[in-house]
Amino acid sequence: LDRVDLTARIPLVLLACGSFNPITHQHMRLFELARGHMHQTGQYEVVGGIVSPVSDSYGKQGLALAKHRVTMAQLALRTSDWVTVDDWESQQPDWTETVMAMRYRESFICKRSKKCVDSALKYSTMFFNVKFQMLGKYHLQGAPQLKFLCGADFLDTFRVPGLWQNDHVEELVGRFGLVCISRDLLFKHRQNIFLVHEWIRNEISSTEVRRALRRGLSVKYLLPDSVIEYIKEHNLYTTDSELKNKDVDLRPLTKQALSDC
Ligand SMILES: Nc1ncnc2c1ncn2[C@@H]1O[C@H](COP(=O)(O)OP(=O)(O)OP(=O)(O)O)[C@@H](O)[C@H]1O
Ligand SMILES: O=C(O)c1ccc[n+]([C@@H]2O[C@H](COP(=O)([O-])O)[C@@H](O)[C@H]2O)c1
Repeated sequence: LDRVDLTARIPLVLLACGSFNPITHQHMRLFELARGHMHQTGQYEVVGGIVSPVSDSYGKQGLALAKHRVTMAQLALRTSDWVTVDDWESQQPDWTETVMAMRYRESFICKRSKKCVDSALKYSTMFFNVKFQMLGKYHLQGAPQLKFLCGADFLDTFRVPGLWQNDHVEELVGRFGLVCISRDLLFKHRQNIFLVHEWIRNEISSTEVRRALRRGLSVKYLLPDSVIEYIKEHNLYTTDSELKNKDVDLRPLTKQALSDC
């Protein structure tokens, strides 16, 4: 890092939306993989990472209350000095489109960056209220960019009929850009998608973690111990909790259907 000219780099914030039900080590790995990759491009300096758990009204089966999902993410990310949890999306009364969550964060960054444009340390601490890396000694140019971080399975959801609005996919991929942890991909906006090679395959899935918990199997080393303790303490994932939102349509589908009328 010392040998590269950091003044030429674009400061970057990565935002991941999802259920995080519960957060796993793999969710946290996505950020580490993405940061390493973006640094290697020589173009970007990742100054912050944000986990944005979806709101309760998303309607996904087995979705634990947002207050628990947010707390688990906070517990898990205590060990990260650059990724934090943003509960704004989770606190909205209705489900929020991902593009809206990105726009909200972007406007926040823009507003603050007008006041202070001199160092990555300030960006990190003052603009996003996120934890920061030890970047104070490096002076970066310009306001930070925001990109959407996701796993490859997330991209498959773009093809589910009625789930996403086309202009939202266009904006997310075309204007913001994706950092996608994937093995292969072909896409119209590939110049704006940073594909990060998953050099160690890790199939940890929150769904499988919940299934294991219902069966009384150990999930140690799949999640941080602090999250496992929290789940036990609040008895979060049971046969009953998995029935929550069963046969309920996802809010993006009903919302889209309404706007089509
Ligand atoms: N094992 C994994 N490998 C790569 N990316 C992942 C993995 N697990 C989750 N992700 C990514 O993490 C983000 C948040 O995931 P989210 O919590 O919404 O779903 P999930 O982990 O697939 O959970 P569930 O099993 O409950 O559907 C998404 O971008 C998803 O693609
Ligand atoms: O913005 C949209 O139109 C949209 C449509 C479907 C899903 N999403 C988001 O994608 C994420 C999917 O999470 P999950 O757990 O269902 O994989 C979650 O954050 C949703 O808000 C967003």
